[in-house]
Amino acid sequence: MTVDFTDSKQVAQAIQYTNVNPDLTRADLVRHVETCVEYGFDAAMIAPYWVSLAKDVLAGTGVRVASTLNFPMANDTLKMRLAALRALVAEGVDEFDFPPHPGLLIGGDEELYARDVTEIVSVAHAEGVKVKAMLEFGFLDTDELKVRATRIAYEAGVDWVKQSSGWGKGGLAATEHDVRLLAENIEPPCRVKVSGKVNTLEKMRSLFEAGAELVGTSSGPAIVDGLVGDPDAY
Ligand SMILES: O=C[C@H](O)COP(=O)(O)O
Repeated sequence: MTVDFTDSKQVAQAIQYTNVNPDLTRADLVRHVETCVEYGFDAAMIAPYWVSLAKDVLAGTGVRVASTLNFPMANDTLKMRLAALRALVAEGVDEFDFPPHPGLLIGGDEELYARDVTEIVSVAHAEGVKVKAMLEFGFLDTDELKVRATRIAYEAGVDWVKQSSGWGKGGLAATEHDVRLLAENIEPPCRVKVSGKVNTLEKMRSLFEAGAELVGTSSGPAIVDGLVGDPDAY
């Protein structure tokens, strides 16, 4: 998707407005999803706990509900993750972001790494739900590892690759380099989502020029309003 950055509606459509903080209250959650409707964001990205409530509040608005699986760490077993995925689907989620296990890739257990991603994609797609792989580049020391993570996720059929959740080790701020690396190692229909301290329209634009087509950010309204979001929001 090419975004016209002078058109605030198009900018909003490329934003998944995120708040996955554990201290979010019911009132905060409702305010968050109502803000998504007000701005016309692509999705409200929220914790699994709130998916069902968000679905109710967003019914008929066209704003989708996105959530997370095994977030922010990737330490659950595959069985645990698949059970959680089915539960998330039962709550009504439209799509979710999950981290493949970086330690498997770093330690050379590439087959296990790929198997987990493939299984998760296959169950999600059978349920009609889109999948984004958060590759947590902060844990991967070399571009070679980052490329392998990207290629494996792409070959497993994920809908989106993303360089970081914005929470993992060292992966807090999105860079054009990492976005370009993702974009160069996938083909449509797989696309690039970016996350991590994307808190101004200018930052978003430069990351989209590098190849991103969607952003997960806690600064959605600030970006659209032309303000500077809080760099320490999380
Ligand atoms: O979308 C994922 C992150 O939690 C975004 O947080 P941030 O925009 O405050 O870096």
